[in-house]
Amino acid sequence: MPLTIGMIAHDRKKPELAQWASDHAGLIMRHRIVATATTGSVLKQSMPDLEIRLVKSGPLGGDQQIGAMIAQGELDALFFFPDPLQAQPHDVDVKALLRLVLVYDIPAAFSPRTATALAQSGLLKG
Ligand SMILES: O=C(CO)COP(=O)(O)O
Repeated sequence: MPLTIGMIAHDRKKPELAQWASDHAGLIMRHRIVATATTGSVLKQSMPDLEIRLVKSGPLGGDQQIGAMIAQGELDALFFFPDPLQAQPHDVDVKALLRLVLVYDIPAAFSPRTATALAQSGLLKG
């Protein structure tokens, strides 16, 4: 069964998420991907065949849109690579998204190694 998976990265982490996604293309391609706008366009560059539903860019409300999907039971997992060394103008939105991840106990990974661990958990094998 395809899952709905969120993919988001802050600017300096986008290359890491794109690399991780390409390395795990076989798993990722089985699922429905929803991404914030800029992250999604970067993913598309390395994986042109990947179908991605784009929401707004994070600073323009994309994190809140993904959060709303969580609240509505529409997101099965989240891969979010935030930048711990750079302040974000929409920090409150990022916090709100992370809070909903915890409220709804959404399987989530925030770095390449935790993403690999989550992928190896069997969750994405469908
Ligand atoms: O800012 C983001 C997450 O907080 C991501 O937004 P973009 O993918 O549009 O850069």
